[in-house]
Amino acid sequence: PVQRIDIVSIFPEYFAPLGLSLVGKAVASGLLAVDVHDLRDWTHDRHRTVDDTPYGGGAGMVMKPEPWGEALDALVDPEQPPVLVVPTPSGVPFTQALAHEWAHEPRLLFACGRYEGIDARVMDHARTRMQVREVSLGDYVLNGGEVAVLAMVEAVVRLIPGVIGNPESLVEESYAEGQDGLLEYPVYTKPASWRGLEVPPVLLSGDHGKVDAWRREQSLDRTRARRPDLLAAEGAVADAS
Ligand SMILES: COC(=O)COc1cccc(COC(=O)c2cn[nH]c2)c1
Repeated sequence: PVQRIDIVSIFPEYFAPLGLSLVGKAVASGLLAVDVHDLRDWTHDRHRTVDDTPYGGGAGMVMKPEPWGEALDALVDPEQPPVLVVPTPSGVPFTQALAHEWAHEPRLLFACGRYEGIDARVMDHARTRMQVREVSLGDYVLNGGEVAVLAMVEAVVRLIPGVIGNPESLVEESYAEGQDGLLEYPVYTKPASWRGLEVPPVLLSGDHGKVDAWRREQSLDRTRARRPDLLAAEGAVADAS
């Protein structure tokens, strides 16, 4: 499983929350090391410059290759190269399957882009010495990769055996859904009546068969309403309802 995570950013303070909760506990227990680095540590000019204007023109700025190249030189152990993960709107979709895959990697290095992006040659050069994964968290644009890296680190670290007292194996779980690639059903707890709203009686019936049937129906209804794309993939399930 993952033993070491490195993060490179011009806003390292963004990652203070990692010291809390889940990831914090895992680090404290020695399960893994998480080190955050300031990209500007690999600049040499008085202004610690990390960006410049884009070749070919256009608005915005591009992150210079030199600081990134030197940061990777310093952080990548050729004996045990990390998977380099770069959040970007133009990446492949980040999925629970990818989170599982990365949870098995001994080392991960997350690169936080800003501005219009990182000079493309940085990833081209990185590919000569490590696996590079440009991934998207969704079809929207953030100002930088930091928030995306926080999300991905949480998604990966929670899968590491022993981190949240989870079973000692990276059991393959279907991502964020209930059964068969459908969305989770609605959940309830005490009190049975709250502000005039009742818990669905079937859930108080003690009839587990009925409860399971009700939950499946709820998952199907929700998936049809919110994620018809998942049903396309689960055609068989839809027919079986
Ligand atoms: C090669 O990679 C790069 O150059 C990355 O550069 C950037 C530039 C701006 C913002 C980001 C952060 O990612 C997202 O906005 C994002 C990811 N998922 N959905 C939105 C990254």
